[in-house]
Amino acid sequence: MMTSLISVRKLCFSSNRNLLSCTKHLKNLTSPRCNFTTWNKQISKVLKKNKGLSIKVIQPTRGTTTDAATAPFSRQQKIIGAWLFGCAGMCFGAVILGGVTRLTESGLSMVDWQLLKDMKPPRSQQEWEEEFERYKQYPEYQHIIKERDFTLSDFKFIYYMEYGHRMWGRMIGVAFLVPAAFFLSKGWVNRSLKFRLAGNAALLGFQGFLGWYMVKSGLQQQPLPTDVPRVSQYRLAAHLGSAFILYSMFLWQGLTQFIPINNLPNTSQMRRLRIMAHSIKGLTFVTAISGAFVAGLDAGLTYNSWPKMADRWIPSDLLAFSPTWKNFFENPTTVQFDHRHLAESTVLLIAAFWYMSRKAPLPPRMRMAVNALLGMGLLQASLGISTLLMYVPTPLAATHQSGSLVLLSFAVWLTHEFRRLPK
Ligand code: HEM
Repeated sequence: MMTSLISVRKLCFSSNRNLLSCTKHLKNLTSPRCNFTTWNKQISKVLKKNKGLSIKVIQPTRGTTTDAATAPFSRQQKIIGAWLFGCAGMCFGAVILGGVTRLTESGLSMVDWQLLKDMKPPRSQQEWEEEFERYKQYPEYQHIIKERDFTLSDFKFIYYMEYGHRMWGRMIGVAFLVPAAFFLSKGWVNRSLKFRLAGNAALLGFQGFLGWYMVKSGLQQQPLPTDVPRVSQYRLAAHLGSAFILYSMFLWQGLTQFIPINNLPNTSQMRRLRIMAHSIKGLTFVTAISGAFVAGLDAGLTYNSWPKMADRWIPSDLLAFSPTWKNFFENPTTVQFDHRHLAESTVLLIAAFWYMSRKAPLPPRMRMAVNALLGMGLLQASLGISTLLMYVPTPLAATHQSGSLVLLSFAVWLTHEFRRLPK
């Protein structure tokens, strides 16, 4: 039976930052502004003493001024935030390492996948020779490498590249799971972050699976003897896309531990800008995925001119494949055409956003995000054009790939600044 009612006003909702202030009956909750864990402990004590007590949580109306923006973040949140940023940084590293592995044609050097056994590379001369012999059975060696003067030491180089990428992936797993278990055992993680961390763990496992699923496609015999043995562009795009999502999730959750919600006016101008910011993030992601198709098909090695493709705006073989839909994923011309125009649209949208937001009352940190986004958008497009004009040199292509992640980071940051108080 309910004996009395406690009214509590929720001041802040960012995931690990539920600061609460008590408005009635709660003399026992000594501090009016305490962090989530302390508050939880205190409220449990009160509930134990007063059997049947119920609590009503009153949320503030959107857009009203609360002291949430100025409330300090707890030490625990900062530690969790630093850890999440660390995980995001490690994902970033994995993307760069994966890109360089692909660009140095090292990705198919390890011809099987075992969680623990893979961790021990060949040691003796005999083990290396056995591993090299195994590699020689697979299509990449049979159709491409065999023609070259390829020695055991060349094999060691490509093997260590792939080994490094796989070990880095495992290290992300450890760097995520061990601290997560610690924070959970300490009760530092609130309910909403618990769900998010479970999502991260699932995606991390899925990312490893996709990596092997992608490599497997490059180890199979190609249908035609003229086909170049390479991984499926669909699987490459899925592997890259899921890495970008995982990275963005870590980054978003990390930002939430440090950056308070802005108290933005609820005007139509602000709503328009918010929608545009989310569209930029979405379009950047789609452009990046289309870039993975360019990389997967080596489509950067055709039509090495800009802005026209050869001397035409619309190349003659744009829809050469049948059925038509196949062109968008399998025809190098169409795939490159799409990537160019998606990229140009992304940069135009960013420029339009920058222009439209000039007179909006944005806080200084938001203004910084907008400027950074515009600068990076222009730089990324220049990197892409240079990569194309110079026939995809490895250092430039790898920089272009990392640039896409930096651009996505600024878009994530900007949309994070537009975060609303949860209902
Ligand atoms: C918003 C701008 C852009 C973004 C976000 C972006 C993103 C990407 C990504 C993620 C890749 C895949 C890299 C990999 O997996 O190794 C890629 C590849 C590529 N992009 Fe872009 N790109 C942009 C602009 C451009 C532009 C304007 C061009 C040229 C007109 C271009 C040309 C290329 C080429 C040639 C590749 C293939 C490189 C390779 O084979 O490794 N990109 N892009």
